[in-house]
Amino acid sequence: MPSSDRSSQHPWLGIVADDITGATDVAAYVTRTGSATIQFFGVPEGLTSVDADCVVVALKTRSVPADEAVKQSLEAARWLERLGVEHVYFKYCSTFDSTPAGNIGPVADALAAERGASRVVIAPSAPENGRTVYQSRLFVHDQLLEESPLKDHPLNPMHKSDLRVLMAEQSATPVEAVPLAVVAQGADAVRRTVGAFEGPLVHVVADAVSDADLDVWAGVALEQPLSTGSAGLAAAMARAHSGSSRSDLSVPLPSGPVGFLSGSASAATRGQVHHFLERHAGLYVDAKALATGEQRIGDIERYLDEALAKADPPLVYSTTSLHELTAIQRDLGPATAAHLVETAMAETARAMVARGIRRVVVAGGETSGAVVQALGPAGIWIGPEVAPGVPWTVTTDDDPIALLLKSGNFGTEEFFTIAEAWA
Ligand SMILES: Nc1ncnc2c1ncn2[C@@H]1O[C@H](COP(=O)(O)OP(=O)(O)O)[C@@H](O)[C@H]1O
Ligand SMILES: O=C(O)[C@@H](O)C(=O)COP(=O)(O)O
Repeated sequence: MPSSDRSSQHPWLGIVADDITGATDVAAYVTRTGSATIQFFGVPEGLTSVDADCVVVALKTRSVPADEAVKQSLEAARWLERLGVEHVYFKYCSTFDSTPAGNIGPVADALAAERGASRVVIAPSAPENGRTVYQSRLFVHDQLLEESPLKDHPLNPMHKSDLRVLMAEQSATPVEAVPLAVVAQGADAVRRTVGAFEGPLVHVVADAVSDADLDVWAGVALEQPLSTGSAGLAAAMARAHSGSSRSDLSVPLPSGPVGFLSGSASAATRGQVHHFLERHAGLYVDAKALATGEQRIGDIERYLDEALAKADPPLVYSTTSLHELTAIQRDLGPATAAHLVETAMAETARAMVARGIRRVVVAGGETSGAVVQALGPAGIWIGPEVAPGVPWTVTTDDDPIALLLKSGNFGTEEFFTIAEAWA
């Protein structure tokens, strides 16, 4: 574990992430570059030093009111500053999940003021996951953001793709752009273009369609005390910064049975659950039955006992067709339905751990939030990736548990099967 290789260094990179699976995504990308990375859920009160190269604070601020997102993000940034980080990175979704009210613009502005930044790079590009920015337009694979499945997102449907327009809706700060043709000429050309922008504070939209483009941006971004984007630019900055001085970055996973929880409503997860159910028996969490008391945690516990007795990996899931989900949400209301399911998932996670499960796989950002809250780890070390942006993590507690927190959209159909077979 990285913690065994102690040195007196303090972390150079501090990341404020606006959701939990987004945080493990960026943490994975940075870890890949050879940087020891630790992630906390919220600000760990009382902790005054951390032995890692990069510290990630995972918040749940993507869809809360903008003033609350600003408050929590500032608290996280100030704590990271007290740890001595040189650079603060604001991580948001590579599909720019936000609304005209925020929260990307307001948080970027507040952090810029806190850090004394004058040019704030806006870089959602994550080429490995098919997110690229060209002529300031964000693409998801071969589709403009506004034509991609994100146009139907339940919380923040994305109906525009031009990042200058999206930022201008959320922030009064002037916004400028650096086109790919300039990026292709290298960091000095980008520096000259950015240097010509006028005003004390400017948001700078970064065209980038490859990791090489992000490497150009990293050189420029690191000259400021703050930058923003998805996992792509953070990884490029970590590549640009000198590597870890730690000799051992391995994060061994505790052994023991693996348990699966899926509360994700994303298309990718539907395929993964289906693939798993062709091989093993799962238990469907039925929000309507939870509401009437026809399904209780006792039923889930019985299923867990039966599966473990047969040495079969348990899967407790609410993932269902869009048609069924819409019907449930119509009957119960989306918030009540989600609360019932998330409570059941949290209780199931506790029941799994109480039964000796030491590897817990969770699909869905909100679901991961509920599970992490229930298990209450102090922090997690970032280990090997099962899919791009989805790393195994190990809690920093005395009796460690491995958590695999998967963003709904990430991973191939075999994701659960690969995780199950992980050595
Ligand atoms: N069958 C279901 N009935 C009601 N709510 C559900 C159901 N399945 C998922 N949900 C809710 O939908 C939300 C899914 O969000 P999340 O966990 O972030 O995954 P994703 O973003 O991949 O869909 C959660 O709040 C979850 O509790
Ligand atoms: O940047 C990304 O795409 C991800 O890290 C991310 O933030 C995904 O969000 P969820 O789909 O809500 O997990």
